[in-house]
Amino acid sequence: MSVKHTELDLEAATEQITAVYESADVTHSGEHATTVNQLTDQLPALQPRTLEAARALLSASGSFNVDKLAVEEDKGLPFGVLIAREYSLPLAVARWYTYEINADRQSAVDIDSEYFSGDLYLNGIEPGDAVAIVDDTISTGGTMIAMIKAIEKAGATVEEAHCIVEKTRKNGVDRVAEETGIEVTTSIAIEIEGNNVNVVDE
Ligand SMILES: O=P(O)(O)OC[C@H]1O[C@H](OP(=O)(O)OP(=O)(O)O)[C@H](O)[C@@H]1O
Ligand SMILES: Nc1ncnc2[nH]cnc12
Repeated sequence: MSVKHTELDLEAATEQITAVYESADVTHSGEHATTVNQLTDQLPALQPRTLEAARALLSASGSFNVDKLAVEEDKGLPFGVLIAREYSLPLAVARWYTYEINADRQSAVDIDSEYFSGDLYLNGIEPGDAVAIVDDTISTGGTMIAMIKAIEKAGATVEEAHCIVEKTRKNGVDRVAEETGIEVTTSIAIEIEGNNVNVVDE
């Protein structure tokens, strides 16, 4: 039985994360525009109130009435730790590198995300587990699709998936729904215009 405790109200949490994005720097590389900010890059340092706002938004997004929580390293990890602690869930972390042992080879799935194509390794998921996924951002949806594939490959099921921020123009939420049937929730929607980040209504 999971117990929710939200210390920050959701409006204040939304305002906090909105302020982070509205003052974020944007860096352009090829076709990619990346928002550099304290929430996803610890630049400037991630403030406790921002961490608490992120936790509150993720926590309110689902029931987390599951056996296990899954995140990807490294940007999903700070928030995964908070949600795992809040709901007393074991935490499985997907990594971009292999330990070259059998378990790792079996846990590999293809990933094709905004910034990376290759393999993703998710260990620690057992057959029959009911799993929730949390992450900081959804863009193309490639990371979320790889996470879902890895969990299903392990014989487990994805019950819920939540991201704090959605880069709406990349249509990741729709792509994940089409390819996996999983509806990813998001709390903040952003669009990048030149060197500005606009927080838009969902
Ligand atoms: O929807 P997508 O196109 O997959 O993009 C979203 C992913 O991109 C970021 O991770 P990043 O690739 O920067 O990896 P990191 O967390 O290891 O830094 C973010 O943390 C998401 O996991
Ligand atoms: N922090 C970030 N900013 C912009 N696009 C992203 N895609 C994935 N992470 C991102």
